[in-house]
Amino acid sequence: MTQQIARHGQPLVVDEVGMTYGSGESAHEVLRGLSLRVDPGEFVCIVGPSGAGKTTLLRCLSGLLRPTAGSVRIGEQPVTQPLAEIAVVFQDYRGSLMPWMRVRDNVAFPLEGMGVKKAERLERAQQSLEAVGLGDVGHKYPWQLSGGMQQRVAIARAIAYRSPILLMDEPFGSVDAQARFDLEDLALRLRRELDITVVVVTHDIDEAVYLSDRVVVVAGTPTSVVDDLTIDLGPERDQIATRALPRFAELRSRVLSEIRGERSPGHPAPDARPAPGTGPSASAAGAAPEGERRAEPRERSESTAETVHTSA
Ligand SMILES: Nc1ncnc2c1ncn2[C@@H]1O[C@H](COP(=O)(O)OP(=O)(O)OP(=O)(O)O)[C@@H](O)[C@H]1O
Repeated sequence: MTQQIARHGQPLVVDEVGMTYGSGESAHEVLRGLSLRVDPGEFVCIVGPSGAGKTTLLRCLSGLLRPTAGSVRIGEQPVTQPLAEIAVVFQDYRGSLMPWMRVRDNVAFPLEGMGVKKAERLERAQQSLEAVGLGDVGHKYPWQLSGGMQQRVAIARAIAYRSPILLMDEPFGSVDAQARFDLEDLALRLRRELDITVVVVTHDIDEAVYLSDRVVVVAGTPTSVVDDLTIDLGPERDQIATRALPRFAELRSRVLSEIRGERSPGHPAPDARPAPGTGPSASAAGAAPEGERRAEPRERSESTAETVHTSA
């Protein structure tokens, strides 16, 4: 790894965020009173039922969407538009890579808009591709690569910004199981080697527990934080050994039952860590009424991973 990123040193703070799409009779309140904090260098996954508003939240975190209530900040700096401090990776690499551009140019191109000179753009692109294990494919086109490799290119493009915060929305959902495991381990390695803060939105509970220092569970109607759970599995993770730990099973069961509404947010488990700003009112807002947002756990076809799908 040749690239090193200075840690930003400021937390990402989500303070009582609310988001309502539309207005009047067609208003749809998706998020209400949602608060959380991600400290520099943390790896945090946000999990919740399908349709709960995870992508909406991530778009608010990235500055792509202005919340209708509350605020998002890096330290004291409001995030009201996309910032150089925050890079984003979306799920659909097919839609985000430009097929007519070589891989190297796909990674380098966005840096042009940041005023980075050509020689440095190409150097950063090569470094970033090396960081994701694709140092020798810069001359190829995206469509000449596998799905997993294309998503690595999307990650390389994000880290080429050298942003201290990396946000990823269901980043590994479009690839097969083996590629997914490899990408998960890549994300862990990048966090460690680049010393960045990583926030991943996923509906895959096993993935969240495997990757995270903390799992933030969001649920309810409207959606809020129902748990902020420290993942005490140690800094080193291994796809086989970590997932076989009894503690791993305990943590995934807890998250699953919270998403399914089986654990009342008003009665958290003893080791629950309340999110900043999530007082009793926020918890009440996050309570999933019986029968609502009831998730249907679905087996990941190639593994025993628990995924959650439900209609909003
Ligand atoms: N631009 C928009 N305008 C109106 N409603 C929207 C818009 N974007 C999302 N929604 C609605 O907000 C709700 C939350 O959507 P969102 O995509 O954020 O959820 P999600 O948890 O990411 O879902 P999934 O897990 O299925 O990807 C849904 O009911 C969706 O229809």
